[in-house]
Amino acid sequence: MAGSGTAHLRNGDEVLRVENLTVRFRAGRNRTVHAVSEVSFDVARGETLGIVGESGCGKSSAARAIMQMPPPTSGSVRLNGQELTGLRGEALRQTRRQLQMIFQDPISSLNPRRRVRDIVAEGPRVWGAENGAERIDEALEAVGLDPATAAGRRPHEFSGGQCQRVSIARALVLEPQVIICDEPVSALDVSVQAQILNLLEDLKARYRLTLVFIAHDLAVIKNISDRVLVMYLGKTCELAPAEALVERPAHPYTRALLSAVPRGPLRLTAAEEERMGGEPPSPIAPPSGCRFRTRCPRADARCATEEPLMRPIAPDHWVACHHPARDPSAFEAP
Ligand SMILES: Nc1ncnc2c1ncn2[C@@H]1O[C@H](COP(=O)(O)OP(=O)(O)OP(=O)(O)O)[C@@H](O)[C@H]1O
Repeated sequence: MAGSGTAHLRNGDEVLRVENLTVRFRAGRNRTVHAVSEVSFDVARGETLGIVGESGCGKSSAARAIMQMPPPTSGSVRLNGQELTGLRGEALRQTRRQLQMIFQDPISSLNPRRRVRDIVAEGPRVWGAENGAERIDEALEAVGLDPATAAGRRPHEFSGGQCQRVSIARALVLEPQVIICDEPVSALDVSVQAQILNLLEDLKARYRLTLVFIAHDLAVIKNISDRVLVMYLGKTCELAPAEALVERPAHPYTRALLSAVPRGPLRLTAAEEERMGGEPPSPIAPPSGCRFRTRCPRADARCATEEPLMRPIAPDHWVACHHPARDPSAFEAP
């Protein structure tokens, strides 16, 4: 099956470059889950790339495949030009230090039996880093926790937001280049969400971090991301600077996601709503051609037979759709 293409990849000094990432799972006899299918993107140093899509579209599978936990079924993941997919053992471990992940559920992602100091110290100990104690204090302070009172406690003594701060300190202490944040605020109260998002933005600027920020909610993604990649049923639909994506969504699926943003700029027509409601098809038997066609108000016969490739409709704005919302002829492709 043809992928969504790689024409949208830039050729610069990207820190992370993911090409044709594919993750498939066996699901019983002769059944395969097509969780991620030939997804490509790059992330420049200091950039935040948001990845958005509804539950089950393959965001976490893609994140774990980038981390090589486990490696993807196929495709390439390069960190500073180094291919990660073939690395094993010590070589992979050394490289992983540069690439850290923060998970959705902060409480269950922390070992309940260990004290915060030991949780944050685990990485530096494994990697043989020097100045362990100083680094841990610095990391805890950076995430807004007082080392004197926090370091000796265990995760259950903290709120969800504080546990997420500990997770962030655990990642930060290794001085990674890239942090993959997989739904880092979805399990938190709305009031705490904003605090964690602000913290991530501060840390990004202070330590010149590169972030991949995954969420199902475009309202969260649009404020924190420089560019946003939209995924549907394991495929890439659209990639654009956050502002352009919100103001000029081209893919019908992006329009659907935007219409769900409270007080957002876009409401679907009744016809769109009727067609796009309901559940996505199973990733065990994804539709032919464009995967969104079974819910798409614009779909025609071509969409069933020909998979749309990513193509530019404005500078830095790419869409994989045969019938994008804006008239592509108004823009001259580079
Ligand atoms: N280990 C596994 N074995 C079989 N199927 C899996 C496995 N992990 C994920 N899947 C399936 O792969 C698809 C993508 O799942 P994934 O968790 O990556 O999506 P997601 O967008 O991150 O969703 P969520 O936000 O709900 O976690 C889903 O259909 C899921 O059921």
